[in-house]
Amino acid sequence: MSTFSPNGVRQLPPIVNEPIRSYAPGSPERASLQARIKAMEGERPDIAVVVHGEERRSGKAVNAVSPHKHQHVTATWHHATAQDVHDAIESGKKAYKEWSEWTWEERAAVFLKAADLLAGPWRDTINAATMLGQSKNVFQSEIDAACEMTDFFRFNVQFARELYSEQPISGPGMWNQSEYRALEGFVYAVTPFNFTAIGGNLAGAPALMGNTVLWKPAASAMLSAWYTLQLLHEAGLPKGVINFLPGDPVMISDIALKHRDLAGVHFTGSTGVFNSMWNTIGTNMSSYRSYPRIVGETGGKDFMIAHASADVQAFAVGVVRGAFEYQGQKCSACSRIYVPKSIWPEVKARITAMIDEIKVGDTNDFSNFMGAVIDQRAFDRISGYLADAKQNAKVIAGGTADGSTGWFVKPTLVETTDPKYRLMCEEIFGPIVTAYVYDDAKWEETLKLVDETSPYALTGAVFAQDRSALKQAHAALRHAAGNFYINDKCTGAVVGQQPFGGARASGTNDKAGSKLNLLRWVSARTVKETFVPPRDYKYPHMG
Ligand SMILES: NC(=O)c1ccc[n+]([C@@H]2O[C@H](COP(=O)([O-])OP(=O)(O)OC[C@H]3O[C@@H](n4cnc5c(N)ncnc54)[C@H](O)[C@@H]3O)[C@@H](O)[C@H]2O)c1
Ligand SMILES: N[C@@H](CCC=O)C(=O)O
Repeated sequence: MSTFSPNGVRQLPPIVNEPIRSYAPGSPERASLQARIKAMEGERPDIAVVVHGEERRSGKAVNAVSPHKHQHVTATWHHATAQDVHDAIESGKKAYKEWSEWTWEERAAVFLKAADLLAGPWRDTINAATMLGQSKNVFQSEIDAACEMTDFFRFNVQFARELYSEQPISGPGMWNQSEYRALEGFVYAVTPFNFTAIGGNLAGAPALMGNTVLWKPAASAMLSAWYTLQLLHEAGLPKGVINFLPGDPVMISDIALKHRDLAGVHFTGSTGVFNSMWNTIGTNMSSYRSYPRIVGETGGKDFMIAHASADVQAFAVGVVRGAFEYQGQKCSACSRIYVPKSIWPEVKARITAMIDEIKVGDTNDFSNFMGAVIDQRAFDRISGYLADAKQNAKVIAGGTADGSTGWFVKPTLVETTDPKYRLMCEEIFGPIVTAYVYDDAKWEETLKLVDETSPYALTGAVFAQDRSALKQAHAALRHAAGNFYINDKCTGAVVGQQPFGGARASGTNDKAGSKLNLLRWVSARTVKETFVPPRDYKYPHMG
């Protein structure tokens, strides 16, 4: 039961975006992080399944490695058993009784504390885990693991407060109230490898709203997920609120998705996996206690289009950052570009010059712009696209890959004359961007092409100085992207500033880091109290 007085609506401490540290040569934060990376390189945590606070090690263990140095083992982790999954569901049920009845301020305090721990004493650890385990360079790790996760924890508290304060009007003689209850049952959070912050948010957001969560982390982000869980426990998250289930996604999902108490799915990952989860839920529809809330943010084939009036240098820089940062492994990564003939030679020359300069390598070397792609499977898939481009299109720059010490792929620019070429349509999730050059006079036709080329609708950008061209793009691409950028790259959404998510095959567009997302994790109860109830059944018209 509540330990705080339920009286009064509390003000929150100021909620602002966590400032990004520079890690410039000579800075204290750089020295501190480098020391932590060095120490963690010598550690090898034995990552457990965690059920009701109890660490369980099945013995079926797998090594996690550094993508940029794949001989280097960063951790071992144990597979959950079917019994662990069943026990986790029971544990969640037990924890729910108290947790869902804590006041929102009590739950909020856990996440605000987690945010302050992450921004402070835990920052180096979570950054080092993300750099070593997911091959992010220091800046990419800082904006994700440190800042974005801190922002999710803080801003979600602010959004929850706004949501709880939304109340209906009351007529004379009555009081109407909305009570935002946690869902009945558990939420199943399945998280991707590419953003440490998404792991924390997919498990954390439903928990903040009073739910209990089964968290199935991605195999290739196990190290950062493990430390995120430790951080939340240090912040005071009670046992069983988030149970941690590394392991076989098919086995775990089979149990979780078919369970009567499945109250929701919070997923981020590929479209195919999300579709298969939705199908499983659909075929089990009659067995659930309530209709499960299904939230999934999925793939993208993100575009950048330049108008003839575009600032060429700004566009070229936007493409290079948008396409190659974190090795193109952002769902928002720029993957297809549309450039008018008149400026293509200049755009091509500038992008090529930047590609030639980009350093790819170990993330311990802070001068590298790119690390390695996540694993052998990704390396093979991306290499397949490179081979296809060499045969069926023109590789302008980059085009090579070397998996001998780390899974390194050079940033690559491809040019095609076929706007429906597969590299213009399919999500690659690697550092390849394909250009289609259009006739300057065909601006409107090209906007239509952008809209119709891929099944996804996640992010997109238009570059133009001409206002009417921007206006046309804004209208023609209304449904082509859930996050639309004007004269900016198509990546880098910030919590509280650009709520994130797309529609069509890119997901349910419930906007991570916004009130819309939190709304999915509550079930509202309306309570009407009548102060002086009628004592006669007849109405005045009856005479
Ligand atoms: N829209 C967004 O906000 C967003 C953000 C990040 C990543 N993504 C997308 O995520 C993908 C890359 O991440 P990924 O490689 O980790 O994706 P993925 O789909 O391979 O894996 C995501 C999660 O699903 C689990 N999984 C895999 N197979 C499963 C199955 N059959 N049943 C249930 N769970 C299963 C994985 O273990 C992992 O935890 C890309 O498609 C990217 O666009 C989207
Ligand atoms: N929110 C991130 C992308 C997350 C998906 O991978 C961005 O806007 O770049």
